[in-house]
Amino acid sequence: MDLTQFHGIIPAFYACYDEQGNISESRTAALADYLHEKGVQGVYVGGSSGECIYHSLEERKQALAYAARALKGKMTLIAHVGAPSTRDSIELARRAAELGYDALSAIPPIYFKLPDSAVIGYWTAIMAATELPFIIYNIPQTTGYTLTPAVFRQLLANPKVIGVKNSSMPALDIERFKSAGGDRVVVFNGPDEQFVAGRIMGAAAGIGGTYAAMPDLYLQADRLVREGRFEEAGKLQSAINDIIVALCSLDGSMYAAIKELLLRRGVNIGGVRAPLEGVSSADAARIDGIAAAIDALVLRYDEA
Ligand SMILES: CC(=O)N[C@@H]([C@@H](O)[C@H](O)[C@H](O)CO)[C@@H](O)CC(=O)C(=O)O
Repeated sequence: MDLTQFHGIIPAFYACYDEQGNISESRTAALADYLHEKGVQGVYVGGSSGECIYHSLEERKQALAYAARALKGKMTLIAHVGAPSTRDSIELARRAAELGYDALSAIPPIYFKLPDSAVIGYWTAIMAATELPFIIYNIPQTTGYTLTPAVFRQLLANPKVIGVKNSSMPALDIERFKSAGGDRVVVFNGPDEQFVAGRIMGAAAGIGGTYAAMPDLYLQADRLVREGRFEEAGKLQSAINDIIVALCSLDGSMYAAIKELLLRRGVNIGGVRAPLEGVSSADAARIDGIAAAIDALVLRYDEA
């Protein structure tokens, strides 16, 4: 398999709602067009940033279908199918395969603290459900389950495993997974705040929740790393982190802020689903400032 199709900048796709808060096909298409025009390499649909945890199974299938209809054949499509039960994950996996996704991915099962054997059994059952390659999703800060290199090595016995999306904070984890998997795996950087570090430590790609807010900047950071211009890449990362910190310091949730920001770019994908909190009136002016800061950076790095 040509793993280069999974390299590069892969925004975590957001939940796109209509005015009533239902998943919207036309708004999904609007976000898809925006990202396609920006030139990102793929999208990760139905993950944390896709608010999957607040969707019914039918809504998750809708979100997968709408994104695939808008983007199939235009970029790499990864479907997140993690759910509390193996049964639901298998149903989502089969749907993603029918829709033409390029790969599946899943968090470990959440709520009960399960032993490694149960988690391995869960991921293995998803892999057995379709012919698609599989990307393990390690995000201990939200799931409570930490993927170890030893468990990763065990999972590598299954040829369907082609990578790991690593959202734990230590860049060392990225290096350890890459060291365990070598050329047969792609490690995806998860924490956007250390995209550059992750790339240098072994990630060939990034999947991130703030990429769609500033795709040009991540594409630039990726280019700088590819060209070995690490000092410049580090400076850009620092500027990106100022934006992320600002986005996370508002009254509303980060996703609400990013959706408000996208609205200022002409992309209306609605708000966020409760219990996530929407933006406050005080946030509006701050989001104007964040949008202006992103524009200034894009301009500066376009000229660089
Ligand atoms: C904990 C968390 O949500 N991590 C995000 C990051 O992209 C995160 O939004 C970003 O680093 C800002 O903190 C991703 O790793 C996961 C993600 O975007 C997704 O699955 O949708």
